[in-house]
Amino acid sequence: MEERDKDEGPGVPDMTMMPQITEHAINNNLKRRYIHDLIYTYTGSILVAVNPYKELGCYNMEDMQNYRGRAFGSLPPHVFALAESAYSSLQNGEKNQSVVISGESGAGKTETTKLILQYLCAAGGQASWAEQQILEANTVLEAFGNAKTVRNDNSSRFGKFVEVRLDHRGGIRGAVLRDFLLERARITGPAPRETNYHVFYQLVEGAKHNAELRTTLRLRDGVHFKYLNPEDEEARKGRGGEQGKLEALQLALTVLQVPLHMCEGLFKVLAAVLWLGNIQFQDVDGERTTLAPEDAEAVDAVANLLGLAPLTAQRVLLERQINVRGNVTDIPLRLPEARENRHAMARALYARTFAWLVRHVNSCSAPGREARRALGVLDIFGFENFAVNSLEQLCINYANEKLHMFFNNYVFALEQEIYRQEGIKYHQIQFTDNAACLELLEKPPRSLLKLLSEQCHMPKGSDNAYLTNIQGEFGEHQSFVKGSRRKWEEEFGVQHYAGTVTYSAQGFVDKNRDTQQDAFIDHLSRSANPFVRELADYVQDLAPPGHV
Ligand SMILES: Nc1ncnc2c1ncn2[C@@H]1O[C@H](COP(=O)(O)OP(=O)(O)OP(=O)(O)O)[C@@H](O)[C@H]1O
Repeated sequence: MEERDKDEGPGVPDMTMMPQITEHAINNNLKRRYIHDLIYTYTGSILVAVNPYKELGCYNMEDMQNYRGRAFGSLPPHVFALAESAYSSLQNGEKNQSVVISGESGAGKTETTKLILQYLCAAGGQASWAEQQILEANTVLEAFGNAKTVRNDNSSRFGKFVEVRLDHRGGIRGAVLRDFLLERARITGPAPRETNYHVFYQLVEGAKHNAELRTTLRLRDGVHFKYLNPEDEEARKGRGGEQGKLEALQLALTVLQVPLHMCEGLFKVLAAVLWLGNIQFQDVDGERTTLAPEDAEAVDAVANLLGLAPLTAQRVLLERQINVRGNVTDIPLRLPEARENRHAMARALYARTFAWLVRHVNSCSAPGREARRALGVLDIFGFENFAVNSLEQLCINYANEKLHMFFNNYVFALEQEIYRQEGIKYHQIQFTDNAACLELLEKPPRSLLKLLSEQCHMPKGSDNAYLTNIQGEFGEHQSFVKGSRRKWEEEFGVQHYAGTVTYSAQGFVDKNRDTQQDAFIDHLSRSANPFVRELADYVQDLAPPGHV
């Protein structure tokens, strides 16, 4: 089959030139090009990229220079041509530019984003400090925000919009980064065959070869820490290659001007997160919980690493504080509550560390006033449909629905409007309109996400009550899939533009609540670790995923 395809030649570089534009013809053309190692193809001004899963050797300095200053379409399709087109439009004084990168998990979005940023940095002329910072920010964000999933060994578990700012001469003056929806559930329990965030493994591996670091961070081998999914052989496969990664991360943090003592504080927080996962707890009488004898080491490590007094650490692990009109009362936690509370502490620490890093990157690569022109690159997670889909997938697919709507409006509706205004004859193009699905997901006052928020505000809110609500409310909605009656108490489906996805409602309410650790955060603000004190101030942009 492949040989026959090869004989057919490498297809056309711009699919608008094809005599017949059908799904089959498009796929066939992309396949023929792919077989010839031609992974890029245009569709008008859109670049379609097929992941080659191998080094193609077409991204070196010479390739960048080839595309520099050349008009879009004058050379074979390439991601550099797209970057050049956006860059030169900006230099010519046109409007600010955006590159939107979309595709399913593993399609190559993050690699494409990196290539675009590399091109912009090279095109900006002499390598500047700002450019180096933009590239190193990627190293840091990848360590903290990427993980191995069943689809991709280096999957980005957050979305990002990088706005590169340029001065009037086209020189890069800095960048502003916005992050979206870091996947928090992964921190305390990667799914089967998946891993936690890369940085944990890099830290454990780095500490293996650095006795001082191992002692300061109280680190052990990876197999010791439950959050690293140590018993999952499949998850471990494909890992490795961590050697030297910690040094690269430390270098990147230095380029980003994170002071050494803050770096140490940050690593201590990561180690504390790992130790939190190892605390087992023990039931006292069904109403109260205590620490198990084997928890002593973990609790001591958590207290020490977070700069808290041991008794304070124990208190926040075993009790919750409620404040009724100024009177603070300690309520003992039951065993499942204590276990969940400890996970929430770990997630809060990590999410705040991530937010701290993003804010730090922004403050140190701040573009300054004369950098008025902006070139944005959007790289968000692609549409997801796994064997089991949860709230994270619902949020990711919601973001993709919004992007799809934007794409439809921009590419089809606006183009057709231009044709109409210019009196050009054309056939009305039919495209999948996803307005109904977006209405189901977000339209106030009642939508899947609004009803979830409502459920979270109820004292006895539960996943079951949420399911009953949405089935009653949306049973007849064209984008809601009730599924088989047998499963009504467990799941629901949504008909997305890219296909129907079944969501398991288990954990929706807890995940969306992601109870804020008020007393814990209050203690952090008085920590002996200066990095931890700064984490206590991070309240912005930390709303749980389903809060819209
Ligand atoms: N242009 C390319 N050349 C060579 N390999 C590539 C290229 N693009 C992607 N890959 C390979 O595919 C892998 C997955 O790509 P990438 O991480 O960019 O996917 P993604 O679309 O960002 O996925 P996710 O949504 O899971 O983050 C990369 O780690 C790399 O091995």
